[in-house]
Amino acid sequence: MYHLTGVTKCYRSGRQEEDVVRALDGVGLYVEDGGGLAVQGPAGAGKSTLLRILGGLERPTRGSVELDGTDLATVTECRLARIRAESIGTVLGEDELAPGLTARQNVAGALVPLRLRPADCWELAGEALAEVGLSDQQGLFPRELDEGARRRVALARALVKRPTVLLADQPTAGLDADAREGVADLFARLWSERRLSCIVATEDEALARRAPRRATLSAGRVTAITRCAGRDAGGHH
Ligand SMILES: Nc1ncnc2c1ncn2[C@@H]1O[C@H](COP(=O)(O)OP(=O)(O)OP(=O)(O)O)[C@@H](O)[C@H]1O
Repeated sequence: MYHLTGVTKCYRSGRQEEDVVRALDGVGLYVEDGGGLAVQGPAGAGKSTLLRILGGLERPTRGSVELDGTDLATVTECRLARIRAESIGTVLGEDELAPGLTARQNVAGALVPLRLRPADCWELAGEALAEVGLSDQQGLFPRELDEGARRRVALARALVKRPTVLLADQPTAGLDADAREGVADLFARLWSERRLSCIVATEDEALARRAPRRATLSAGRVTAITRCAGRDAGGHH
């Protein structure tokens, strides 16, 4: 699945050439097929940057980001766009639901780049919404859903294309306790039953605890990787 070596990402932080912030600093990481990961660390540690790089939305300044043998750091833009469309589901908070479309229309719309038959898109959207527990709300518009349900629609939109990996940035942030638990339950199911490789950046301990493995980031470096005890991690590394 993912194999990262020496991933460094620098951003310009001021006007001068030498004003740079090193958001990631030599990150090495291995995530096997079906292996889930919670990425933890304080604000500014580099979690969101790491997810954008894993998602092929940004390229590292240095290092390689292999996804199933293809280095996302160096593939052509065209190939990268295809990998993103087919294999990587993301909920990175950058794209809101379309307010004028129902939940099911929002989810079906995510399949447009894959050029499936409209009837198949509609069918798959219904299945994805069932998977996130929203079958009975699929005809509602985003404003008619509560925040927890909107987050789950966004997850359904990322899951509908059956990606090989799902990346989510702070999926429970700002939710009330019930909604947080609903989203955490969903990830627990994706991790342990579906064996989907979900990589989640989170400061939510209750969510992180349910991941098969956790990585701690601090100032752009991975400082610890731990296997979560207790839960059904199924021998995954
Ligand atoms: N596009 C950018 N331009 C300049 N600096 C950036 C950019 N994106 C991130 N940074 C900087 O890189 C560092 C890591 O940011 P990042 O958002 O990845 O951390 P984070 O762990 O996700 O934190 P948070 O939880 O606050 O989002 C921070 O110092 C941030 O200011």
